[in-house]
Amino acid sequence: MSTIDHAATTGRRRVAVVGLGSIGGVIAGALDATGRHDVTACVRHGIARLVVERPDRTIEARPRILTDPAQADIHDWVLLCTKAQDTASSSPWLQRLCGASTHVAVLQNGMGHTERLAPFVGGATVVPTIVYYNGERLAPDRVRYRRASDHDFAVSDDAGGRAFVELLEGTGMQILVSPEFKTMAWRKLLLNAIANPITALTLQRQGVFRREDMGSLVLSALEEAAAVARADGARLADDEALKLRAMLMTFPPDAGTSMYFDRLAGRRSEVDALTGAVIAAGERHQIATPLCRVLLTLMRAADAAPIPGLMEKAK
Ligand SMILES: NC(=O)C1=CN([C@@H]2O[C@H](COP(=O)(O)OP(=O)(O)OC[C@H]3O[C@@H](n4cnc5c(N)ncnc54)[C@H](OP(=O)(O)O)[C@@H]3O)[C@@H](O)[C@H]2O)C=CC1
Ligand SMILES: CC(C)(CO)C(=O)C(=O)O
Repeated sequence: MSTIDHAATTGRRRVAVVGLGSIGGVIAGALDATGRHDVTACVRHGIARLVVERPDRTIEARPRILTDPAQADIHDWVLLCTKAQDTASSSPWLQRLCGASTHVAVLQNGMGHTERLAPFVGGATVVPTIVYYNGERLAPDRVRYRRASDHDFAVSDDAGGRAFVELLEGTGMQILVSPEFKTMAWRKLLLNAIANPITALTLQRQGVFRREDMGSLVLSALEEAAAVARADGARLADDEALKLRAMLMTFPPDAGTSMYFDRLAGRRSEVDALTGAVIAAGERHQIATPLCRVLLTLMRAADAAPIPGLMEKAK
């Protein structure tokens, strides 16, 4: 019996997680803990085990670890969990892991997952996802999961989205299957385009949004970006910006953002794929985005001059 036949009859899948950081570590641990699948982590530096701290329990997982793409072969599922700008550098993994019947779930913020992945995955099926949970990498082999919303993921209401739901059965992850995926992706991008650079620039976790003087800045920037999203076809409510600002207030104040952690670690941030994507869409639709441009320019300048030792100071 071939691997694919075996998978079809047992539901057991060979799953490769590329990028074992905040988001990849959480999902690799959750999948491995179900015992339903064979989970492989594709990493640049080996680890002996993977610990996931959750509010309800701590998981100690032992996925198979690969450190060299040459060791990899075709898998049923690939979960790409690198930053958007690291997609191309992950291509040696993708090329080895993807065959015609592989599904590649993209666990990245931003829009345009399918177009971003197309050059690297051959005939594999790309499954865009929206990730809502908050992940924090505490050490190379340890991550923290925080629930930040009613759902951990949203996927499109199509065959790929439903296959992803089936893959994650038993993980406890809450997944919304939505016929309004584009609108949901825009809504999430609005949050990331504004909230992520503000936390990274101020070097403060999400508690910074509870400052009184932050409210009008956040609202104006969200309104600006929401106008772009609407012009691009997102079906947003008239008071979407107000709703999103209110949602930000419900996120745990001690949760960081992925961009905040990039700044602490002195890594290049994802600002071009997030805030930059709103500005680019604004240009296509001839909508001015001055506040997003301020955030983008400041973040690019911060990226260009990393400050050593920030991570240690933040501990
Ligand atoms: N953190 C969060 O709460 C959330 C993040 N997201 C999104 O999820 C995506 C992932 O973010 P996050 O997990 O926070 O990022 P992290 O920086 O924590 O993790 C990214 C991982 O990718 C790895 N990586 C980078 N390049 C390669 C490569 N060429 N080959 C193999 N591994 C590679 C890094 O490895 P190394 O350790 O070797 O550098 C790192 O482990 C982003 O798009 C982010 O916006 C979405 C929702 C919430
Ligand atoms: C919504 C938020 C801020 C949750 O962690 C996020 O997506 C990120 O950190 O990139």
